[in-house]
This record gives sequence, C-alpha cells and structure tokens, in this order.
Amino acid sequence: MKSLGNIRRDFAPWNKPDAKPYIQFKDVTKRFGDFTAVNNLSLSIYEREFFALLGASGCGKSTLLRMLAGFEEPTSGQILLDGQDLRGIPPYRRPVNMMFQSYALFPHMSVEQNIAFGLKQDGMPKADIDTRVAEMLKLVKLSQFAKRKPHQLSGGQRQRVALARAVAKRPKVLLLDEPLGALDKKLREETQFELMDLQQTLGLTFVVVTHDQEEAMTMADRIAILDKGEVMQVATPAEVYEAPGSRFVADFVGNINMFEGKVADRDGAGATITSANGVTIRTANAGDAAAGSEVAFAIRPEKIKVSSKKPEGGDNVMEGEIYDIAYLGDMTIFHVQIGNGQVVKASSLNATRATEDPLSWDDKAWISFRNDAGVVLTR
Ligand SMILES: Nc1ncnc2c1ncn2[C@@H]1O[C@H](COP(=O)(O)OP(=O)(O)OP(=O)(O)O)[C@@H](O)[C@H]1O
Repeated sequence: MKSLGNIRRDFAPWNKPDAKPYIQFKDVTKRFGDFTAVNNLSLSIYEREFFALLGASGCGKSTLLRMLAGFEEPTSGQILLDGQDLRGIPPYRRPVNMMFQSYALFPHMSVEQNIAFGLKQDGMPKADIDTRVAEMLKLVKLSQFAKRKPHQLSGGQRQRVALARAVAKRPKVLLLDEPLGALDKKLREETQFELMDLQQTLGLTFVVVTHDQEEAMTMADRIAILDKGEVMQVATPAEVYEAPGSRFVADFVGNINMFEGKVADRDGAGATITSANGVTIRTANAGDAAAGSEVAFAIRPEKIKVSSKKPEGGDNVMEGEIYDIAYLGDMTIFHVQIGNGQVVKASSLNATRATEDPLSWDDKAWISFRNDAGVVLTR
C-alpha cells in the first residue's frame, strides 16, 4: 500500500500542460424532451485516473456515464476517447465497460461462468478463457468460490464477481455506477480499498458515479461536483475540501460553518470580514474578494477550538455558550451559540480518554480559530 501511495502522490496529469486528456466531454448537452439533464458540460479525464462524479440525486451523473458507455447520445456536443469522437459508435464497440449498481449476475451460472460469459460471447478460445477467468478470480480473491452460484455468496463477494466480470474483457475504461451501493458501511470501506488496488494493478481508467462524498474522497484522484447538469468544481479531494470554489461546493462536501458578510477591509492576501450579524473575522486567505463585496467566510468544524477559558492571543476569539454536544466516540461535536445568535459547529478529536477541559450544556465557552483556517467564498 505504501508504494502505491507514493505513486499516486506523483499522479497529477491535469497539472501538466502537455498531458493529453483521455476522455473529453466538450460542451455536452443532453435533453430528455424539454428537460435538460446535462447542460453544456465540459470535462477532461486522464488515462489511469480514478475519477468520481459526485452530486445529489438527479444532477445528471448517470446520464454522463451512460453517454460515455454509448447507451445514450448527447443532444449536442462531443465526447472524445483517446482523441476519437464516440458519436455513433455502439456500446459494444467502445473500449468501455460499465458495472451497474445491481450487479446483474446470472443467478443460474457459477462464479466462473459469470466471469467467462462476455469472453465466450466474443468468441475467445476456451483455453484463453480459462486462463483469463483464473487470473480474474485470483485478482478479486475468489478462486476458492469459482463453482458457487451468486446466491451462495455474500453481498461483498457478489460485488467482486461483478467487478471481475466487468474487467475480464480488459476494457480501457471502467464505468461504475454506485458500485458499492448495496454494501453495508464496514464492507463498503474495505471494498473501497480493494477497488483502488484493482484499478492500480490493472492500470485502468475508472469513472465512478456516487452520491456518497466520503466514498468519492477516499477513492478518487479527482472529483467533479455536479449540480443540475453542470460542473460546479473539478479538483482533488483535498482541494475540494480545503479550497471549495463556491458556497455550493463548501456546503455539499463535509460539514462547514458559513458566515455571510462583507469584506470590510483588504490588506495583502488577507481581509477583515464583518458578518451580517455583527461578528468580525480576520482571515489570511481572502482570495480575490474585493473590498466592500458580499462574501461568505467558510470554516470547517475541526478548525475551530472550543475552550472553557478565554484563549490567550489568537487570531479570532469569540465568546459563546454551549448549545448542544454530540459525543460520537472518536470525536465530539459542539454546537456553540455565539454572541450574535449564530450557532457554530466545532469538532474535537477524543484522543485522550478523559477530556482535559470538560464542557457541558449551557456552559459559557470560547471558540477560536487561526486566520488561515477558513476560506472566503465569492460565489
Ligand atoms: N430517459 C429519460 N427520460 C427522461 N428523463 C430522464 C431520463 N433519464 C434521466 N432523466 C432525468 O435526467 C435527470 C438526471 O438523471 P440521472 O439519472 O443522470 O441523475 P443522477 O444524478 O444519476 O441521479 P441518481 O443519483 O438519483 O441516480 C433526472 O432528473 C432524470 O429524471
């Protein structure tokens, strides 16, 4: 795992000016009657990338995948794969395979027959099929289950059979529509790592559709966040989380506190922001927000410290009262109502067993955060 991690750290073709995208959506629009499911969308995906399409139900994620697979054609615009326009090319002639949420395994066939199915249809010689199936079974660690029927497997094992079947034909691109949707939380988390390993081992390009942001953050090299058929932001998980480009993205990914307000003063890269309900915030990252403009200051709960005593110094210190406490085992989330009535969420890791600074409902408390802990959003 360590070495894979190192390889991934260097994997950023989107930052290389001469890197050629492998998959390109160019001004793609898809209408169903007078409903626009995908609106003039452009997107580039690179070879061997693990790319996630993330968005709420109905935002057009599956439609994008289906157009790439060839089950739908764009109303206008182009989809290119390795420079080739895909329009008019039927699904079975595209170097793309799709794995659906309902794995659609054939119930009457054994695991190995399921995996062999597509290869047989392609007329591959029997000896080659046997070799390929054995290789796939080993890859997904199901060799000992080759003779079983799908109903004799667990949900996670069935999911791996479906994966093996989807990659058996060695597609260049694997499309996964909510691939882990049917698995429980623990199994999902394990399987996420298996999927990442598999993608690395095979050197494939993966495009995965999910509405689960944690899943997208864990697995993907980059994430496209979609809303109403449009791309809101395309970035690495860390960028999406630490530097969201808009209120929509900030709010969509993870938990965040938002202070709506105005830029009162700018100095260098920083600014002073007065929130609509009277809090003054000092920030070092004001981006391109102009003095006087309406902005939101956004800060993640884990960047805010809660204490019973007023912290000495510090960039931003506000007095409040504990409004609510949620103990989640590994961490505690405090809701602190500050002077102006706004409730601020702050989380702290429960790294030690007894908390050094016990806080309780209705206690007076102080919140504090550094001036580089949040971002200013202009959109
Ligand atoms: N064949 C179709 N005819 C009419 N409308 C469609 C068709 N396919 C999709 N849509 C509409 O297009 C929009 C986008 O659908 P899509 O399946 O891409 O969403 P999604 O983001 O994948 O959502 P979910 O997470 O619920 O699957 C939806 O409003 C859907 O109702």
